[in-house]
Amino acid sequence: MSDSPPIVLTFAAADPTGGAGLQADLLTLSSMGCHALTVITAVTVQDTVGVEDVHALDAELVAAQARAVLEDMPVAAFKIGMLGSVEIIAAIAEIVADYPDVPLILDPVLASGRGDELASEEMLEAMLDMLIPQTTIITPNSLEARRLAQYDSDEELDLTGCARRLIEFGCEYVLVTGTHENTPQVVNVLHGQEGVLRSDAWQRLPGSYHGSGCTLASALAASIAHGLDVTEAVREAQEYTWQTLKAGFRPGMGQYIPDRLFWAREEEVAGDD
Ligand SMILES: Nc1ncnc2c1ncn2[C@@H]1O[C@H](COP(=O)(O)OP(=O)(O)OP(=O)(O)O)[C@@H](O)[C@H]1O
Ligand SMILES: Cc1ncc(CO)c(N)n1
Repeated sequence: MSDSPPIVLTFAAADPTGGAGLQADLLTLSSMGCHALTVITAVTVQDTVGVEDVHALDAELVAAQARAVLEDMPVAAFKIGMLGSVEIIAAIAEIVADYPDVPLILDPVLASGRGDELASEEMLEAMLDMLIPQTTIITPNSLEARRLAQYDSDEELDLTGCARRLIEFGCEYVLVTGTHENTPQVVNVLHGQEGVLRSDAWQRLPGSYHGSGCTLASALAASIAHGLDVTEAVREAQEYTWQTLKAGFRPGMGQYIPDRLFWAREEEVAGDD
């Protein structure tokens, strides 16, 4: 029998396209050599174009899934994606509080690629109050960073100011992604207590990708679960994500889907020669 790989528990919503949410997390974590515990928060009705409906589960059912596996297995990291309701946020906040030494990676899912709202104002406030203070690293895109940091405030902040504000709210690190900024390259910036820790520029790929944010945050959770420190994990996660996007495919009428198993297909091709 072989040793267990590092275990990551993801709280996420199901996406029937297989491109984002729980399915993205499971593929990414497995591809990066981790075992994923998958706690479902909500079921979505969506395709690669947009989200039609979201059905949040009862918070008690979400908590019961998590408690069952946490009593059975040790986890090396928590990853949180789409949450579904304020009650679910409160239930998850209570559970992760029992594991203060386990790193927590928070992907604040506020909207779909098309802009469909995936978190209400009340949920945003609950995330700020209950989850961000327990977060090791949060991975907002620039739009999410502005919405979270300027919540309930008239102040206009630049992205560095937004990251600083999120750190004031209690998380340790903030990785702001620059996909939605009007820049030739995609620039992602990691902020810590001392300021900017690293800034990485990536060739901007044509097209829009379904579940790129889920891939990045899961890859980060996997890298941290493997024992990398946060700055190295951020580099590793971006590299992996960019490769999955480069190998992405467009199976439907909307966004591309990142290929989290790009390396396996490369090996297949090499093996065919
Ligand atoms: N067109 C692109 N070219 C290069 N890198 C990209 C592109 N789109 C996304 N990325 C990379 O993917 C990662 C996650 O992207 P981003 O934060 O924009 O996701 P998101 O807006 O949360 O997406 P989603 O809602 O699909 O999960 C970042 O590392 C970013 O650099
Ligand atoms: C389930 C789910 N989680 C996250 C996102 C954000 O990409 C999505 N579209 N669907």
